[in-house]
Amino acid sequence: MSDLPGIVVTGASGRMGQMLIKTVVESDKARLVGAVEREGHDWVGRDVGEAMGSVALGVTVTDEPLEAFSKAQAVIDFTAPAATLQFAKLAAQARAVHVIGTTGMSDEDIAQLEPCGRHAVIVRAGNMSLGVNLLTLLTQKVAAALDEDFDIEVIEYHHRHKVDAPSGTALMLGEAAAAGRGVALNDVADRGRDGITGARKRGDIGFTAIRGGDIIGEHDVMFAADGEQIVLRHKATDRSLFAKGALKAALWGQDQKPGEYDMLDVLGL
Ligand SMILES: NC(=O)C1=CN([C@@H]2O[C@H](COP(=O)(O)OP(=O)(O)OC[C@H]3O[C@@H](n4cnc5c(N)ncnc54)[C@H](O)[C@@H]3O)[C@@H](O)[C@H]2O)C=CC1
Ligand SMILES: O=C(O)C1=N[C@H](C(=O)O)C[C@H](O)C1
Repeated sequence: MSDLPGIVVTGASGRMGQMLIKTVVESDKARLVGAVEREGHDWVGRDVGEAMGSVALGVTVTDEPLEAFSKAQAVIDFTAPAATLQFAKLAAQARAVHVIGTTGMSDEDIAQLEPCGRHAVIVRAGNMSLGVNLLTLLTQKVAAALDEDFDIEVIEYHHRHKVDAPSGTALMLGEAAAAGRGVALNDVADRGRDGITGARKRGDIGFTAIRGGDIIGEHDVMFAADGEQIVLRHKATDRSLFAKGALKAALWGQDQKPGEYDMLDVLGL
């Protein structure tokens, strides 16, 4: 039995689930000890490597998360808000680090994580990449340096399968811009324009979501004034970026006290 931290991946058959399994299996710092899918999914009961169309990995996909979590040091979870809330309680019960990449969680959902963070480490971020987390700091800095003559617009581009908007990353960038301006995002966010909307309100932070094809994830933060525009951009070209960030968070979490953290904590930014 190896001493390497054991990792469970939830949403094993998903776009990110499969990328996470590959990343954990290829890592020499962790080992895959579990793969969870929802009840009734046709991967349940199968070897996860074979289900992915590759070699057997000796890990059977299960729909019993607590049993899997109790054998693990960390759970990496890129699924859906309702599932993530259930997993947070179970990870806390198992005292396993819970890395949450799931987006589309409401403020009420996020508040429900608080009691879980009293028992276990939670690392949650709408984007696990170094580039995006650095971009949040740049966005905050630029927003703080410019006044409201510069209209702030966040534009995000994703594949046709994405179910939530604005993306978790867009909201992180919006939060950073609002923090730079010293305002609360909820007071200034303009999240959907359609019809006779009236002129843009000074100080608003606008969001636009593009959905199409296989775009992995692109984000622009535009500062538009009369006569000039500044655009800060991040473009993801490979999902492994997010999986590597999530694994880094799972390993970092092993040495932390229970509580809620984000990727800025993990990356030391
Ligand atoms: N934070 C980050 O860096 C990133 C976050 N994401 C987010 O990760 C989430 C998943 O994205 P994708 O993999 O593209 O979606 P997907 O739809 O391909 O995969 C989601 C998986 O979760 C499974 N699932 C749903 N409910 C479940 C339950 N109760 N128990 C077990 N499994 C369950 C589904 O069966 C599916 O396999 C989304 O919220 C997305 O926005 C995606 C990429 C990067
Ligand atoms: O659903 C996705 O694919 C992605 N989701 C995250 C988000 O909502 O920002 C991160 C990344 O952009 C890919």
